[in-house]
Amino acid sequence: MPEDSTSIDYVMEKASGPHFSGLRLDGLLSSPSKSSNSSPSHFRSGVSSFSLIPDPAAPNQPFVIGVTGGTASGKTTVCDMIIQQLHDHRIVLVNQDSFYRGLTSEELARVQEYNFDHPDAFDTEQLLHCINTLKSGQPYQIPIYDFKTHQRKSDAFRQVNACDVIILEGILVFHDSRVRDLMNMKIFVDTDADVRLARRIRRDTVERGRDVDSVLEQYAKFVKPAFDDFVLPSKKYADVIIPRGGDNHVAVDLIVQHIHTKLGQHDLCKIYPNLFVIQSTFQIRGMHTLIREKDISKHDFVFYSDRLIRLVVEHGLGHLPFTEKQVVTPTGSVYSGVDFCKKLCGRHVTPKIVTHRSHHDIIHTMKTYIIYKNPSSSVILLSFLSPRTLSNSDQRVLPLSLLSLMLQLPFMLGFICFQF
Ligand SMILES: Nc1ncnc2c1ncn2[C@@H]1O[C@H](COP(=O)(O)OP(=O)(O)O)[C@@H](O)[C@H]1O
Ligand SMILES: Nc1ccn([C@@H]2O[C@H](COP(=O)(O)O)[C@@H](O)[C@H]2O)c(=O)n1
Repeated sequence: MPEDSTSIDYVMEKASGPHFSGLRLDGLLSSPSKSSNSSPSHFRSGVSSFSLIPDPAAPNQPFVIGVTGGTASGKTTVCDMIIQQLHDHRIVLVNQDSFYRGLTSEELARVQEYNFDHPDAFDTEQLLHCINTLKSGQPYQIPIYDFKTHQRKSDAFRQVNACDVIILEGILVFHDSRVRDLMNMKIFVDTDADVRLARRIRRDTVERGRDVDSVLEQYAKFVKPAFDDFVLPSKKYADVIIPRGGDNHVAVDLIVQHIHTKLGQHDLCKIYPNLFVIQSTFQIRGMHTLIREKDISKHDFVFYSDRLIRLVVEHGLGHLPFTEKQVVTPTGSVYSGVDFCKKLCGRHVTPKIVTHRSHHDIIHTMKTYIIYKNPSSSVILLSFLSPRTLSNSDQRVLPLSLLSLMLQLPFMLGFICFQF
């Protein structure tokens, strides 16, 4: 080991190489004296218990939200509102309706006697397969159901791809415990029965090719009894009940906030409490998109990288110590604010471009700022590591390679990275 191996420059240099295997455990495990004596306990547990570290090859599991409620309660409307507000995430809406079984010619001939509100009307095995496939990060071809012909289209599907959030919506999505168990959050849309019937008459006559008499007959014979037997009893499984459906903006806002919090909780944050992940926005994703593009000019790459690192620095500064301070404004009033603790200085480790030829041809650029109270006691490390050509599934490598840096810098109190 070189003489200056404890210096910041040395560890930074060592850690800035490409880390395609996630954690670089080689050096860490062979030199326990370095990490076990001085690291906080959560660092130690991360090193000795490898199973705690997520497998970078495994895709992040999407957050699954189930939305149920009676017919025309506003389920689709609520889902649309959630999707609109979660615009900065990849979301897939799966309608249970898509998994209605197509009717046989005998069933079609006596369609007025068919109960579309009974659990047997759906192909639940196929629905389970769909959600499990999407959860594993694979695309799925969802059937397209036609309410006028009571059949699935034989030659068309809706292809849905890997996503951050799956919303599964339908009258009976809470009925089967296997489907329920796939959900991270369960929402019941609770709307007055009279309102629902009025909406259903209007919708079915306008959009689903029915007449008022047939809607009323079907409602009395099947829809209402099935609501009482299957839908209402499933309300007890809900985590959240939304009265008045889409009119309830407060409830939808609260739900969206909760989902944002859950999605922002990166797996690594649960293991490393001093890892801070910056929430993604369209603007941030836009800049990350630009710097990943193969043909971006060097000028633009440096420009957008600089803008991103500035965000990291600003975020990091928010974690440094402040003290209360009052100032007098030009109008003579007193403003109670805060003042940055003195004796902090920043250090910018020169940006470097590390190229590594692998099957992905990945280029990492790393810029690191270390901010410390004085040269002997570092407070926080802000780092920005931008992978130029990481595919979506590779992106988990990134925070893991940052982690290897954390493990090598046990004096560091905080670490900040972007959400990927
Ligand atoms: N808050 C609302 N006010 C007025 N009409 C609504 C409202 N929510 C939904 N609708 C209408 O009611 C019908 C059923 O709503 P939808 O969201 O599709 O319910 P569901 O998915 O539960 O069947 C649609 O025609 C929709 O436009
Ligand atoms: N061929 C079909 C299939 C289903 N229905 C009715 O649709 C209702 C569920 O859809 P919502 O959007 O209202 O949740 C359900 O109550 C079925 O009666 C149908 O009429 N024809």
